[in-house]
Amino acid sequence: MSKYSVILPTYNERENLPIITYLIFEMAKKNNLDFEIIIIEDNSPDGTLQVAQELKKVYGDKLIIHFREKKLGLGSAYMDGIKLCHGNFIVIMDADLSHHPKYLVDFIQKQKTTNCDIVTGSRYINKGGVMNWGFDRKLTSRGANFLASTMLGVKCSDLTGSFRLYKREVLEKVIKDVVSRGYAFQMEIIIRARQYGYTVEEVPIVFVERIFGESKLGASEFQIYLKGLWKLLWTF
Ligand SMILES: Nc1nc2c(ncn2[C@@H]2O[C@H](COP(=O)(O)OP(=O)(O)O[C@H]3O[C@H](CO)[C@@H](O)[C@H](O)[C@@H]3O)[C@@H](O)[C@H]2O)c(=O)[nH]1
Ligand SMILES: [Mg+2]
Repeated sequence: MSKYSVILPTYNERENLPIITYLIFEMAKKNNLDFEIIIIEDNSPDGTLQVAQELKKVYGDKLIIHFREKKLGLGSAYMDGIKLCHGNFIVIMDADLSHHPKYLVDFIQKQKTTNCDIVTGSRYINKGGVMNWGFDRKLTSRGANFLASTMLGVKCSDLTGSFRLYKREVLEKVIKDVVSRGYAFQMEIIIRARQYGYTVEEVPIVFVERIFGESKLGASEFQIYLKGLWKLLWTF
């Protein structure tokens, strides 16, 4: 039987963490799937670690907590998370409920029927979308995707999305080459996967902006993203 490991990076997700954890394990139970969760917690000032420790008392071995002394960025959280996964499939998703666990059933179905290496959730195909984003955030996301796909010449409708399912060995192989550490990580991983000839399938998702807490994608992260894109342009 397949085993699925979900990597959840957290920074100030005290309110969201119990809900996302519950939804993932409920979805797994309902569909008779074997899931574990790996939380990569970067010393959030809001006490996310204490919440994670309480959840550990409920879910035991199915929930792993990896604590890091400071905020080290999304890409590096995934890299550390992979080392702790026991599954033969790895899911990467946000902990703030923007990525609903119900879609994992579609991801798994798609992977099974196509035997693809990566399934990526897309906001920009039929039945996909975003909810509760202002004009500026929509523009940033569309702009980032447009820049990435035209400059790097990669066909993928949602290069900057981060809700994905990977075959474990594929992620392990590709991640070794990845140089981005922040938000550009998602884009780089798809580009490198395509270079290796790995297959990528898309599934529509509706991304719902978080209710609790704040996005960490500020102007400085966007600047880092643009620098990352620039660097990649000269790498490929
Ligand atoms: N451990 C750790 N977690 C982090 C860090 N930065 C962010 N996170 C966690 O990573 C997840 C996503 O962070 P958000 O701050 O909510 O990102 P976003 O603005 O909603 O951006 C989302 O959409 C983008 C595309 O539009 C994606 O590129 C991005 O990866 C993310 O999915 C959340 O679970 C958040 O707690 C960090 O430095 N360390
Ligand atoms: Mg978010």
